Amino acid sequence: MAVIEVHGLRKRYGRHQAVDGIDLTVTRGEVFGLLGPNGAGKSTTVEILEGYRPRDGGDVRVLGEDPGTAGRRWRARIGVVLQQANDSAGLTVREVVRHVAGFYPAPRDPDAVIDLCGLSDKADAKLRTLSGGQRRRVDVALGIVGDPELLFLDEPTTGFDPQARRQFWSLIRSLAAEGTTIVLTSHYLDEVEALAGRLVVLAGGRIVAEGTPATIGGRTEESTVSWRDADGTHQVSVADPTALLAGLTARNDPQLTDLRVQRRSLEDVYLDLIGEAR
Ligand SMILES: Nc1ncnc2c1ncn2[C@@H]1O[C@H](COP(=O)(O)OP(=O)(O)OP(=O)(O)O)[C@@H](O)[C@H]1O
Repeated sequence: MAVIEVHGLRKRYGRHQAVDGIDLTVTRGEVFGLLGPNGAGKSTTVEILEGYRPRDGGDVRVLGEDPGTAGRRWRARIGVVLQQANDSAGLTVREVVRHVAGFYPAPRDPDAVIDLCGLSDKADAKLRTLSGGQRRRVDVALGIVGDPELLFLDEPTTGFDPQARRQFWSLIRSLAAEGTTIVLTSHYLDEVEALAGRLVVLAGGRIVAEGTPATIGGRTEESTVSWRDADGTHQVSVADPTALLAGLTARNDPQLTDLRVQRRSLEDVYLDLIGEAR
């Protein structure tokens, strides 16, 4: 079932066409990645889907409704983690999570959410005393406490330490396994690679590539095989490395070392894609 369906989405700010004809379909339980350089149109697109920004053109359906006209019951089915941190600095973590839970008809247990987000030790701490990464975890807690069917995460792990990022990734995976649909905007390519089942790359308000993290931009079309032997270091790019590998290992050359097969990294592919789009 399509949770998000977008056809021909357009948005202009004055003379600047920020979103220039986007088509998207996101199905239930998917983690869908949105990548693109600064100014690509990601936030504009996501804010239109969240119902926070009007569009100029195109058809948009989110959880079966038009976000431009949908009401409070629709909003309660959506969770949002925005880029900017919340500002209830004088409240404790528990107070703010409980408070926000009160806006939803069927929220998750606030203490369980605090625990899930790795904030149990800080439950009674005032927000102003938290570190940047801890504040960001509170944002995530507030985004999921309403038990949303659809969760928008805009650069969720900015400021997280590596361990907190891994904890967050497992939280996202478990939410997705429970059926929550997740739209993830991130500048961390490893994060998108680890979490997203599908992704699009936006540049200049258009989709320049679409696919899975493993195949996008022709990642699997070419591999680089490198090795070392008595003649020095070798590096060959091939479409299918199988025959070359078989040939190399059949040599039984004791001096053959450092044999490696590498696919292009998501970062290489991404930089090419946005470079071509400029
Ligand atoms: N309220 C606004 N008024 C005028 N121009 C805007 C407004 N919001 C965004 N823009 C412009 O629209 C373009 C797309 O912005 P948007 O915030 O959607 O990009 P983004 O992909 O989310 O970027 P980032 O990665 O920096 O968050 C940019 O050129 C931006 O300057």
